[in-house]
Amino acid sequence: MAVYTDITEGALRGFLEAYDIGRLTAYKGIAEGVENSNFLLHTTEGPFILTLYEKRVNPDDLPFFLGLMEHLAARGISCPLPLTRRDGTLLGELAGRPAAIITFLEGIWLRQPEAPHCAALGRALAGLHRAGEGFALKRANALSVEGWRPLWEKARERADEIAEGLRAGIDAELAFLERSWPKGLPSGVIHADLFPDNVFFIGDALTGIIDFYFACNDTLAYDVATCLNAWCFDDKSGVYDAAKGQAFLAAYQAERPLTPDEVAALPLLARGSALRFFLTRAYDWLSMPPGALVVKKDPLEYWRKLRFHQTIETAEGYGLTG
Ligand SMILES: Nc1ncnc2c1ncn2[C@@H]1O[C@H](COP(=O)(O)OP(=O)(O)OP(=O)(O)O)[C@@H](O)[C@H]1O
Ligand SMILES: N[C@@H](CCO)C(=O)O
Repeated sequence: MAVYTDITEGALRGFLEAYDIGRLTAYKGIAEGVENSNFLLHTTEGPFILTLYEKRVNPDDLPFFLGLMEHLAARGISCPLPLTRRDGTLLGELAGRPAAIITFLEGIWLRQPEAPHCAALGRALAGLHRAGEGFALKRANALSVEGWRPLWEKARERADEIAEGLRAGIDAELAFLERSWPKGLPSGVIHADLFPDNVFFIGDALTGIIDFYFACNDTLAYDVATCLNAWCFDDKSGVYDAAKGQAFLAAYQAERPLTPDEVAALPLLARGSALRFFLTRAYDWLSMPPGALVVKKDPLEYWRKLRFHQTIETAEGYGLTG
């Protein structure tokens, strides 16, 4: 679940006075998500999402995230729109946390996406990359290659508590990626956390993308690699699913063809992205107090994916041809 900060009805009603969204009729905490505290609000104007920004969000980054949603929505991307307060700002404070209200998107996220959903994702990701062009604010990716070692240092000593041999395995992988990380690939605004739980569908139609709180400026193909990891492995067997990968990559390329350099870099980017999610999961795994009301995500899932990518030499290994 993710309600780290609870709110009282009185404080919420006070907070809502800054908005023009009708009268509150009901609200409840949302169990899903691991980063921020989210509440579903019902007012006489309809449903809305209230987010209280927690530990991993730097308040200085909020204008980037909220401004990006406005920029993308204005360019036809179906994503939440932050609501403007009566004083013209997008951000307030509730229970001591920065807080914003965003529009509610219809749809559900898919526990087991299939190849047609991966194709819809590919189209949407390319559309997002295009729509991000021209967004004026900039934000570096704090969880790219320079950010991995500091994170690893916090988990390294105890890594073998997660699985024996991890410390040596990650030491070697991190050193390799630091030496070989590709530079100079096409860059722009990336989502950076486009997992199935951040993409809504109604039937087979993709209806929206949420959770822009890791978005940043980075290598566009890094987002492609993150989606290969998060969408194109079989949940049960843990094996790479080439049909899903092909569907995703072909649909992405139909909207935004990858350059030869991006194609060549894909195995490295996939290793790096797998390491990034391994590291945040390992850190959370080791630092979460016992009994915390959060479903921990398995770091080993991403270690297994990383080891798969270590065996891939060219993007043909993902089923990409031509
Ligand atoms: N705009 C929205 N419309 C409808 N539901 C939403 C919206 N934003 C968030 N939700 C609901 O809240 C849940 C958590 O939201 P979100 O993924 O933004 O949280 P998070 O804590 O930042 O999560 P994550 O762990 O994915 O980083 C979503 O799975 C969804 O159920
Ligand atoms: N999508 C992330 C969690 C949210 O940042 C993960 O699965 O590790």
